[in-house]
Amino acid sequence: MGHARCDGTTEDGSFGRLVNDSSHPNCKVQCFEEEGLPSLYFVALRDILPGEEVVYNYGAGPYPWRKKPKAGQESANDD
Ligand SMILES: C[S@@+](CC[C@H](N)C(=O)[O-])C[C@H]1O[C@@H](n2cnc3c(N)ncnc32)[C@H](O)[C@@H]1O
Repeated sequence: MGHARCDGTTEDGSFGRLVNDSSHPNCKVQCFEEEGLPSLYFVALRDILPGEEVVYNYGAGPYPWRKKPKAGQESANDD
């Protein structure tokens, strides 16, 4: 399957749209064809512990939350 884009604006009852970005991901997104349609799945890259946040790498940014905090700022995060 080649490159595909996904419309994340339609609510489908799944939790995939709640997964945050991280440069230290514990899963990746993979596209499989299911009944002739592309379906996105989160595939674990390692064991994920109970209570641990599931995160994947959104890919090339820029994303504001990846900015390093400037000296004296505490709210920004690097992940
Ligand atoms: C697919 S949604 C992820 C779920 C979202 N956090 C929520 O509660 O609905 C993508 C949005 O989540 C936020 N987000 C994703 N990863 C983040 C991170 N590492 N730090 C802060 N915000 C993040 C951004 O606002 C982004 O536009």
